Amino acid sequence: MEPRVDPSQRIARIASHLHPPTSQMEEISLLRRSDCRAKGGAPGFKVAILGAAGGIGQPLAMLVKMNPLVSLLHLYDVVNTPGVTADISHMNTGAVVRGFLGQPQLESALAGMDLIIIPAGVPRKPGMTRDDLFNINAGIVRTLCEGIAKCCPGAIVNLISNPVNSTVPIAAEVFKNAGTYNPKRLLGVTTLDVARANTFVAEVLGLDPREVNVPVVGGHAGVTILPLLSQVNPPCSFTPEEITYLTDRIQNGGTEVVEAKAGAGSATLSMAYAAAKFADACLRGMRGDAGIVECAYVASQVTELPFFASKVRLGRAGIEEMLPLGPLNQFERAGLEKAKKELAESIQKGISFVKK
Ligand SMILES: NC(=O)C1=CN([C@@H]2O[C@H](COP(=O)(O)OP(=O)(O)OC[C@H]3O[C@@H](n4cnc5c(N)ncnc54)[C@H](O)[C@@H]3O)[C@@H](O)[C@H]2O)C=CC1
Ligand SMILES: O=C([O-])CC(=O)C(=O)O
Repeated sequence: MEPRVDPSQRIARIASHLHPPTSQMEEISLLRRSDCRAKGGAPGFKVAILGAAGGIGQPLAMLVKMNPLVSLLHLYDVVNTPGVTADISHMNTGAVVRGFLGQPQLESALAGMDLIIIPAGVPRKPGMTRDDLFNINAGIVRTLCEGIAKCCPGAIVNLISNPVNSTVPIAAEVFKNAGTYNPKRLLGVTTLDVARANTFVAEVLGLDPREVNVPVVGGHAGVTILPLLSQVNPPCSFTPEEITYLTDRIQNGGTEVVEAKAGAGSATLSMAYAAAKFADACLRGMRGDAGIVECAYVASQVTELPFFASKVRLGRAGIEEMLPLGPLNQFERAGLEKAKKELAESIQKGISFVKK
């Protein structure tokens, strides 16, 4: 017969496992990960979400908690992470979840992470451009990237905070100043532009959106979002009216959501979906899977601009190859010139912010 245990002792024992001191928590999560390896399971990656209590952060945390490649998930924000962490931690999926609240806990949130996803910052309201967010979000991204340079300089960074066309150059400058910059590991997330393009094109063609693939290049704001409708897979053709309609809708998809939400923010659910998909692609690349190709806004030699969104092949170290743009038609070549003009200014604005 089992020895009788005082119920209050049993509860105390359970509570000490639920809220162990940090070092003990570290030990528990390490034990779980080595168990997993011993059984031949997938190696677990450590992922942190910065801005995890926000409109994107919360559903993104849920989706990343469901990713079997993740063994440890750190949720950092300046508000509300205890609640979000408690909530997400009750999902019976493999990843262990830990919450971190406020600047004093930033370094603990970042230490030892493999992948950092950043949706921290303010969203648009109707009438604003993404560039109108620069003044607040530039400083947030700089501070978070300084933390990354100090605590997990080898991590891959997925940057979501707008204006992405400027925040990625800001992150690059911060990492350069810290001597940790590796352009292969810094990726601006433009997956939502591809998701929208696939959805809208599929609607026009009467296809399943999961079977459509539209490359979207350039950047992540207005005319810098350049869908290459001449390269849609499966191959297809459009009337001039369809091209005008689709290009306009893809370039203004974010504004469509901002206006529909009427002051309550911008895309959060579709963005969380897109960010989770992109993070999964990065993790599969890091695991060594072959043939992982995604569009992303990265340091680039594809055009004369220092940053540009285009197809990249992902691998163990981040970006392994930058794919060429491929043949553009006349409409796309004209779009590219417009995109480059605006992008050049946004990139310079980001660089000057850190250099000033
Ligand atoms: N790349 C893309 O395709 C997209 C980018 N975005 C951008 O993502 C950002 C976040 O959007 P939402 O989640 O809707 O905004 P939100 O306001 O709902 O959430 C942002 C979160 O960031 C947190 N935060 C603020 N300062 C912080 C700091 N210093 N450190 C850590 N966390 C901090 C806030 O407390 C909040 O919880 C916005 O800049 C938005 O424009 C949004 C949709 C698509
Ligand atoms: O439009 C916005 O402000 C948010 C965003 O980047 C998008 O939905 O593509």
